[in-house]
Amino acid sequence: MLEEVELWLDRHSWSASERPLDALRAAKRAAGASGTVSVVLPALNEEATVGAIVEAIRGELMSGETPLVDELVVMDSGSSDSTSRVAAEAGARVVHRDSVLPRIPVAAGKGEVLWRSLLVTEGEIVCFVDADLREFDCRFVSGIVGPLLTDPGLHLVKAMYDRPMSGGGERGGRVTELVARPLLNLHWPQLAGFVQPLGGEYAARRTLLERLPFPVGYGVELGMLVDTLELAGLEALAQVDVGVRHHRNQDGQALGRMAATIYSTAQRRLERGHLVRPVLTQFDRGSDRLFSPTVHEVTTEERPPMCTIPEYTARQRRRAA
Ligand SMILES: O=c1ccn([C@@H]2O[C@H](COP(=O)(O)OP(=O)(O)O)[C@@H](O)[C@H]2O)c(=O)[nH]1
Ligand SMILES: O=C(O)[C@@H](COP(=O)(O)O)O[C@H]1O[C@H](CO)[C@@H](O)[C@H](O)[C@H]1O
Repeated sequence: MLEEVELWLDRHSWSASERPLDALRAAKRAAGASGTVSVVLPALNEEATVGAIVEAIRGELMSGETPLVDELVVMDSGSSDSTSRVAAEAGARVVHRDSVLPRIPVAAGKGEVLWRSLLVTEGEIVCFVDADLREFDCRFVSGIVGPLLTDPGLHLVKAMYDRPMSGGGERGGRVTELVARPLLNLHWPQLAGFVQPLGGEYAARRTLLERLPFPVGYGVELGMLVDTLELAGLEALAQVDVGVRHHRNQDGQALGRMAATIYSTAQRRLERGHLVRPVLTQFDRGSDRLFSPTVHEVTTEERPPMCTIPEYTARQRRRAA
């Protein structure tokens, strides 16, 4: 491990318990306008879990004398279930991806809704939380928002946690262990200290996020880490231990498609534009018991930094006026 990373682990890797909520509320009061916080939940068919997460955040972090969270938005990513209704009934503001920046046709994917969320949120700190979490604990939010309230030099903070698989057995984070961690260690060893580089819970300053490209699919986490390293340096990054994360585990073939997208996101950054062929062929046994191929497009589309979008810069000028 690079000595730089060893030092980073000493100084930029903490436990959430090291910053109690009262201290964070005091820091938020002191931060004023620069400490406004928006929480965004990207949600595709998460009716089973989104309501509890929204209720927990509203109950614990959006009430009292100094709420840590100012705004809670669920970005509906094209759900076919009752995600929007459940989230709204729990008290979230729900925004459908189609309603944001309609002049740019919507692409499918998690990164797409995270990118569009920047245009419909106000916080100077934006905190992303997956909507498929079970046994959600508000430390997932306060733990990663906290350092951004107390450490001006930080720009992106990721949660780290244990990730037991539902049903026991192997540990979760399969694409992390098989694809992302090897890629980062080989090509971006400064990022080797991240325990959960693909984790879906992270908070960042808007002034950073608006300058980053967003891979529209599952490459968004890896792309954001690599691009932030290049744009702001390792000292702008940190991670906080928030305990244990339980979430829905997708099947192996879904993770194969995720891995292909993440690999193509890395490839693009390794060679800026020279992509491998973004197609993935997988195999299942057909009714004839013979293996049959299914070809999947590997999403490589990326959105430009939001600060290059006229609607966004116009809105920012209006907010500043
Ligand atoms: O096209 C998509 C795919 C995923 N998600 C959301 O992004 C989060 C993480 O996705 P997922 O759980 O599928 O990834 P995993 O955690 O299994 O890697 C969840 O809240 C999903 O609902 C989304 O908003 N749009
Ligand atoms: O970390 C991983 O390997 C994947 C899959 O996790 P599991 O093997 O289902 O626990 O989950 C993450 O990866 C996605 C791509 O970056 C993120 O969008 C998810 O939020 C995150 O859960």
